Amino acid sequence: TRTSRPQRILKAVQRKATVGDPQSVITAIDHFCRHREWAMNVGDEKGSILDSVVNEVSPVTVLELGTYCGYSTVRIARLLPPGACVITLEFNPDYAAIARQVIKWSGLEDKVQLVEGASGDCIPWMKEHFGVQAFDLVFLDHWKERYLPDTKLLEECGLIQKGTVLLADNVICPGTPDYLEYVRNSPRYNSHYYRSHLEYTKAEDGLEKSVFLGY
Ligand SMILES: C[C@H](C[C@H]1O[C@@H](n2cnc3c(N)ncnc32)[C@H](O)[C@@H]1O)NC(=O)c1cc(-c2ccc(F)cc2)cc(O)c1O
Ligand SMILES: [Mg+2]
Repeated sequence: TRTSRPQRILKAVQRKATVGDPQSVITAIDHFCRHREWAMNVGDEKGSILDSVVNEVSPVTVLELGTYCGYSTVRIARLLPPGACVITLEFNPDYAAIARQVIKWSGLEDKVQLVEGASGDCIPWMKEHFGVQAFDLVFLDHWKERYLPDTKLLEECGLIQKGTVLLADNVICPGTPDYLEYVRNSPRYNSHYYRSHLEYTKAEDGLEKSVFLGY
């Protein structure tokens, strides 16, 4: 096919969503992915759980790992008060280009910093480049085998402090067994599993919320 799936998702947003209306962008992507083509957005069911955790934490600085088309970036940013922001990392330049346009269409570009690069390379520069002290919320949604090494990297860089909340997508499907084992057995995390379904399907999946308790 001439266009890519992310390009078709962007087209659906431009056709169906209203500029400056984040909810209409979310609705347009969910409708497209449920009725036209499946895509790996967190989706509406797990997205509602994401919303409730964002509202509960009311974070000032959020880190998202794995932007894809920007669907969860928009979900998070639309709930942030003035002055709060989400830094989102995406290493695929084609996906990043689509995500920028989706975020712009939603009118939330002032609350979003999209960084093109691999998490392992960008995380060590977070403090220096973005003046981040520590993240209040981290949404893990990138390569599933990077969840654990990047969590350890965030700890080592002092970007996770007492009270920081980690929220991980796909802990069942595709699955992140080593990460789950770590956060569930570590005395420094308080973990809770939110049972749900793989986006737009009936397959089981869920989100794991882990609160860092400090050293
Ligand atoms: C990994 C992807 C999400 C994005 O993450 C970026 N990325 C990667 N590694 C890095 C990095 N190290 N740094 C920055 N960005 C990074 C990438 O380019 C994708 O755009 N997500 C998934 O693969 C994913 C897959 C499924 C899934 C489930 C059942 C199936 F049968 C098939 C697929 C569901 C989901 O909910 C996902 O989230
Ligand atoms: Mg995911």
